[in-house]
Amino acid sequence: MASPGAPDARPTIPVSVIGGFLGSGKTTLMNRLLAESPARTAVLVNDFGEINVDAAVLNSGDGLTFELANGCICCSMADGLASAIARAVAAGPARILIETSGVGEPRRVAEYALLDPALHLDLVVTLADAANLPDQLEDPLVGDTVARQFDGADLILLNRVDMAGPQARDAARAALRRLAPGRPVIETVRAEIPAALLVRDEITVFAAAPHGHHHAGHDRIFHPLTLTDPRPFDRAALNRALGRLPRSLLRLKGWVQFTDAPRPQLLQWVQGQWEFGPEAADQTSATRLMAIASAPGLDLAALLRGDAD
Ligand SMILES: Nc1nc2c(ncn2[C@@H]2O[C@H](COP(=O)(O)OP(=O)(O)OP(=O)(O)O)[C@@H](O)[C@H]2O)c(=O)[nH]1
Repeated sequence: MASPGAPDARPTIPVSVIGGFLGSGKTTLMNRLLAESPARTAVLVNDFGEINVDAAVLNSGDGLTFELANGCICCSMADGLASAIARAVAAGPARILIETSGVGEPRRVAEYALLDPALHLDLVVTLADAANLPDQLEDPLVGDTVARQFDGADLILLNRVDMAGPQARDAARAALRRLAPGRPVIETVRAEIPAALLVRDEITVFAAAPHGHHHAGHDRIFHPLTLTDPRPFDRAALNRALGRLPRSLLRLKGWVQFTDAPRPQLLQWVQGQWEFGPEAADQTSATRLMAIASAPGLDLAALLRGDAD
């Protein structure tokens, strides 16, 4: 029983940070955790671009989603993170999940988050795309950013293993052994993992020192693009265009208005593989897409319209 006048020793709120490169499955994991967790979970999401697709795709349900749009929370959005955390804490959640942008450094985000004395760190989880990790690491532009995302991760999910052939999978496993020696790696499809495993006590946690200096200048390497267009797309023509997008396009997502559907449909494109999801919940009948490229000057409209016009 608490004695009257005892100091206020309120328990701190556990925070977990979910990171990983563009399209690796972060939002998929967040949705899995939200679906399985009975606790009141506050969710902070950060998209690198003007359209925060992830906030719309997350099924947090109870209004505890806090968006951090248009930046990278590990660098330029540090102030935005502090104020979003303060708003989340004020809502009195049982825990907080932070999804970093696909170019963010999860351990660094965790360090910023822990500046708030109301929080304690639960886990830093980094997802890797089994089909694309080796190529991403070898890419002279993005490789360094991808490698740094494993710094200080408590747990790594090697996701999208269904999309990776045996060779790619082996190469991804070898890369993770090199980048994060001794760290637990779980191989997953659609980030399917029991939520109980994502609690600190359940796994062996290795404290890894992050790299000495921060890789500044994401804004020079990653170029966000948006396309808002009221003209509907022909489905077959768009599918053809999606199949021949350049390698420098790293990620494309948002809603596409087709000629044969009343409402725009969710498009998720990750390095040459894509799928369509549910229709948009709002009434806007226009295409709204955001993309990230590792080369400047791409014309998203021209790439997607291609032979359609
Ligand atoms: N085939 C396959 N698709 C997956 C898997 N995991 C996620 N996806 C799909 O890949 C796409 C990207 O997944 P997201 O969870 O949005 O990835 P993300 O890391 O949040 O992406 P960004 O936030 O844009 O960086 C979506 O269409 C997912 O449904 C997987 O293991 N296998």
